Amino acid sequence: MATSLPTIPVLDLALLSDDTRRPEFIALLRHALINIGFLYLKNHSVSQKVIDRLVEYIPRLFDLPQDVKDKILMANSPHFMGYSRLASEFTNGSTDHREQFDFGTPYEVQQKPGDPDYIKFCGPCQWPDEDLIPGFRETLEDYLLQVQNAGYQLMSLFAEALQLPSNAFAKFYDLPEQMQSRAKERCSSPRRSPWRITMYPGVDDPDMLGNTPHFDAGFVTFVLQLPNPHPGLQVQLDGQWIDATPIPGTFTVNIGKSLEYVTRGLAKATYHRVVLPPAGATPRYSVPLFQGISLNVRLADEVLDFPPEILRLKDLRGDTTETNSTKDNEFYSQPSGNIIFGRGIKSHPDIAERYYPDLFEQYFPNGMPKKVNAY
Ligand SMILES: O=C(O)CCC(=O)C(=O)O
Ligand SMILES: [Fe+2]
Repeated sequence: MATSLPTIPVLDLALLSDDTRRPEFIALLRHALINIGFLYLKNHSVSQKVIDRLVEYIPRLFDLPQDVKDKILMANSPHFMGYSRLASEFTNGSTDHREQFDFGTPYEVQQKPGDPDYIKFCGPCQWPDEDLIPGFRETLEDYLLQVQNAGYQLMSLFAEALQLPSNAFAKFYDLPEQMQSRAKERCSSPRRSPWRITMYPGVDDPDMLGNTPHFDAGFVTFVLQLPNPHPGLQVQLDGQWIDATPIPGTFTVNIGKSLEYVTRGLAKATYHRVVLPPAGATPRYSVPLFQGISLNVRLADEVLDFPPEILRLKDLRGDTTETNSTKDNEFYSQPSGNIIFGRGIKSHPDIAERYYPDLFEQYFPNGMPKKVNAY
């Protein structure tokens, strides 16, 4: 039995242009998908120029005066878009020690009376004043479109790795036929790809966490990690916390619970957390993009079929770390919008209290939770 720690594989998309090496790529992708739940994506299609432009903006964004950031507070958005001050978001009931901006894809879905609450999860973003950070919005939107396209390409490769037709996941995105087609941003059915820019400051308490351990809820998350010499993102594998050290020129990609569910647990959602740099160190910055699926889709109706030899790979998985909720049919028989909207409500009780008082009472019967730290 192997005794070394599992590692997060680096998937080099350049191998796809060489037919003789494609099987090698697909085999490693299958391993990453089934056994690890995390991977680095190298030689992806997102332009390095756009990434460099974005990276340059990020410290400037957080360095904007506090009153400028407060003008676009998330607490003022029923759509959970905007700026969150340090330690104002909850994950699994604990506060996260990070400051963040949440943006989303351009939005055109019109809400109608009688729509379910989760439709309100879609809505316009709050942007900082263009004069104060010129070109930022355009750069981010450009970046987003490119990462979304890289996400569709990866989903079709996931399908191939699991011996599904390459467009098997397209229905979850309301995309026609080929996943490789351009992202249909202004789609008719509601979908939300929250896209977050985070800053994790240095602290002198080594037990304080930037992001409480959690699973992501969606299909796939693309994280752009800015280089930082200190540990940040950590992944739980074989019961141990493994550093997902930033690798320049790559995205760190991870699987969420919804993809795990529709693939009958084959794709593995992996527990992860963020630890903080030491006091006085440069903050850690990251840009996670949670690639959204249609809010109307009921995952329980859409579970995919696999050949038995593929399903068997799940049983051969060495890591028996709990991956919970793959059996949770009741949860997944709801529209996916309900699931992610519920997570939004739990993470942002202030928004719930202000805009969704009935849900606030339901989720927080004892009133506004006190800020608590996990460890
Ligand atoms: O900041 C990161 O690197 C990852 C954050 C994360 O896991 C999340 O926001 O879900
Ligand atoms: Fe996460």
